[in-house]
Amino acid sequence: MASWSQLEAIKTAKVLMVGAGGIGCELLKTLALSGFQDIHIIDMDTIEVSNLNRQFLFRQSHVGQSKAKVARDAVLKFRPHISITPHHANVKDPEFNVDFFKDFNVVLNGLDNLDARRHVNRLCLAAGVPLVESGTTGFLGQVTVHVKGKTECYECQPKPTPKTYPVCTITSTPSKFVHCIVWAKDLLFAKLFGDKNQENDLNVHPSAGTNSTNPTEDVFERRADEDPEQYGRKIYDHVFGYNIQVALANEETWKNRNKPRPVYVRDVLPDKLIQQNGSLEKNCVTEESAVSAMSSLGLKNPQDVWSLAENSRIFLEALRLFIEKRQKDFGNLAFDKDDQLAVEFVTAAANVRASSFGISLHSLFEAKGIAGNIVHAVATTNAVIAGLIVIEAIKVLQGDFQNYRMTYCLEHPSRKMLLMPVQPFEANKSCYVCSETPLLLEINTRTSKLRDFVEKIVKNKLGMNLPLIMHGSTLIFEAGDDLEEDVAANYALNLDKALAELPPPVTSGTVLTVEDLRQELSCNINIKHREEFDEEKEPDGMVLSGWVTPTEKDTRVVSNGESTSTAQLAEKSDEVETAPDRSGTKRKLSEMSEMMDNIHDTKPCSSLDIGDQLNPQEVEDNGDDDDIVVLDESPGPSKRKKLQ
Ligand SMILES: Nc1ncnc2c1ncn2[C@@H]1O[C@H](COP(=O)(O)OP(=O)(O)OP(=O)(O)O)[C@@H](O)[C@H]1O
Ligand SMILES: [Zn+2]
Repeated sequence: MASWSQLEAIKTAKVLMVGAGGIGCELLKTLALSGFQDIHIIDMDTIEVSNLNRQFLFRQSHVGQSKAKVARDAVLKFRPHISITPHHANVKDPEFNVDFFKDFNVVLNGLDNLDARRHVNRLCLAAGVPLVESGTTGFLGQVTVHVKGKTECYECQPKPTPKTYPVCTITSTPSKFVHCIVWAKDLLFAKLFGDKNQENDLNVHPSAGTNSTNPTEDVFERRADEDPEQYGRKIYDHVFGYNIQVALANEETWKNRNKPRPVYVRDVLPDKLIQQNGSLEKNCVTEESAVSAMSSLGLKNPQDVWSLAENSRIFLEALRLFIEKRQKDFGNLAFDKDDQLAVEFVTAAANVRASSFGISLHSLFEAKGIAGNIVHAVATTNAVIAGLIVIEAIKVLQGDFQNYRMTYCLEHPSRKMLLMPVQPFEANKSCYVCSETPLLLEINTRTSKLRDFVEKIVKNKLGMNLPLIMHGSTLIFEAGDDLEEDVAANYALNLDKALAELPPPVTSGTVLTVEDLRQELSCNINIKHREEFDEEKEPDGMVLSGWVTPTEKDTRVVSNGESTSTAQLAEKSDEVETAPDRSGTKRKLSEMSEMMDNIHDTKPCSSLDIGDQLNPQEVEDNGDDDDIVVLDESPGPSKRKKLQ
């Protein structure tokens, strides 16, 4: 039962909820039933059938409608007198600026991606509004509290990137099906259908099988008059046959490994078979969303494991359908687990590769789960997390700072505890987001282009969306749609220049200022020239450092779409306060460690992303050296302090 002062805080609060998905639906219901009266919701999505099993405010008839609006209507049915304002929009839209955020007493996140979370964190800091952050994956989840000047911000600790693999494992020596999936999705699919300008680690040897007189010809380029099926066969033979044959020539690689077997299409599919069964319904499929190689070939059950021949047929048919029906997508297609044809293509390609490497084949259903990194959501975890968000929000509204807790939902109860609350930590003094600490960037200023710096550092690492880069008083780059033509052309020229060739040159000792005005974030980056980088350990060819990261074993709690690092255990005093009931009990750090699942050492490595989400099953699979979970930044000494 809430106290009078709690009820008062609840009644007068204006709350912003970001995300109306699994957590958001639960949260909105709990907020309304707890007495909150003024709630704004931002969600950019529309309702999909796959949401209905857990996002209980939505029904079949709502499919295709705005989540924010339908969630509002559903809750108003049982709480008609409260005010709920829906915004069917991206939280990164300019209308949700610092002034917009300043209007709220607390912001509650129910998001599923790091990018949006970082953006909200920055706006909350700029607006001085407390943030209650949350995430779930399967049975795991957490709620954390971030109040400027009192606790660490969401970005005080670098977040581990999703599960990654050494490039060589993916390109040359796969040993698990997941390696084949990453190859099919991030290399082959990206090479065929994605942005041609992007770097791609697929070994592209000039092919012997192309019948080309030009040995430097790119096999992946399709000639205008080339029959789609012939093109498919050429790609098939190249990547599953010829490339494997070339790789086999290097005896050293296979000394302690099973040799792969080159697979050529003629050995798997006699010509006749393709003609008979390969393109049965060539002209039947008209609607783009209905394009499916499976239905075209009469394969119905996604849980069946296809034979090598069936996978080969799907491969060729899917490629043909892409060429004939989805030509306009070429060049900017990114893999999407909800794109049936893309999943079919990736499943088939991964299976043919798996067959070549003696790895067992998988069904489309399984392959889709791995490729999309799907961890099935658990509705009860979302409900528990939503309840905890409201509890923390009430404390924040009352300024009950001593009782703020970060709460982690464990997968297995330990000592009868499923929830582990810990005290928040104070801000990391070297956090570039909430302090003004400069960063250090080691980079080869002679070879690295401004474009690499913008993409790999400013956008990927620093999470800026619309960056502006200053060298002293000279603006060397600015992103935006509203730039004058000549200015935009000048920036485009700069992007292709090496740092040392820019006007004015960026060399060792230069300090660059990088800003994102929408996020009201600015930081200085000290540039240090370095000639060489380790390709495996420093795949970006540049190293950003400057804020301090935990060295001790880092407890990883997987969150909704991202994995979240929590170094609560890497704490100076070897004691962590927990509060299963509000009074709080003291526990030894060592005891806490035992309770936590998913504890891993972190090692840097060159990496290929497997996706947005981290799969707990895979996290637990640490018997293989190839499976390395990496932190965004290299681990350093922990300076994390518990709040006093
Ligand atoms: N930048 C953003 N702006 C607004 N809403 C966002 C943004 N990023 C994510 N969201 C919303 O956050 C919600 C997250 O919910 P959830 O994790 O349950 O994902 P989902 O898309 O509903 O389900 P699933 O991904 O499991 O199919 C989604 O409704 C999504 O639209
Ligand atoms: Zn911070």
